[in-house]
Amino acid sequence: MDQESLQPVVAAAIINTTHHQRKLLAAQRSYPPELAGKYELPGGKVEAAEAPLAALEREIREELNCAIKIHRFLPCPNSPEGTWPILGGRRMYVWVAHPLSTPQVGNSHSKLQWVTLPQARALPWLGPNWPIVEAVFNNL
Ligand SMILES: Nc1nc2c([nH]c(=O)n2[C@H]2C[C@H](O)[C@@H](COP(=O)(O)OP(=O)(O)OP(=O)(O)O)O2)c(=O)[nH]1
Repeated sequence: MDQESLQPVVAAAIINTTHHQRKLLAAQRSYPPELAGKYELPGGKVEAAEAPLAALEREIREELNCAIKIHRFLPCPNSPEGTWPILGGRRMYVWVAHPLSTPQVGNSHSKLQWVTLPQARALPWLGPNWPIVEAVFNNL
């Protein structure tokens, strides 16, 4: 495994509190082909020498052209660092956040959807994501 592939991933569970029911932003990946169509939490890989939260703010600006206000860290239970196991043997830091402007579809995604828990349940998430999404709703 090379150094780049060991870089952790950061992601935001962006919650819209203006609706009567709280909704989570589910983002449909547009690439690579094997992941296209699957839903994820927006985010990406931390760059070398970059702080995780700085990486998250950069990724959200790049992918959604919006800013977020971090609400809290969502730790994975049973993980010393609180990181969630994801694809490719990587680990992912997840923060619950609120949008400061409207997220826009960019190159990384083909669709953005605000979803309730039942709506989230019906989406094809990336393989390891469902426990994370469930934890988001359980901790709202
Ligand atoms: N962003 C994100 N990535 C996830 C999630 N779940 C999951 O398994 N992954 C995996 C998919 C990818 O293999 C990896 C993140 O890669 P990425 O393609 O989003 O990273 P990046 O924006 O830095 O992209 P790139 O420049 O390397 O293409 O983590 C998730 O909820 N959000």
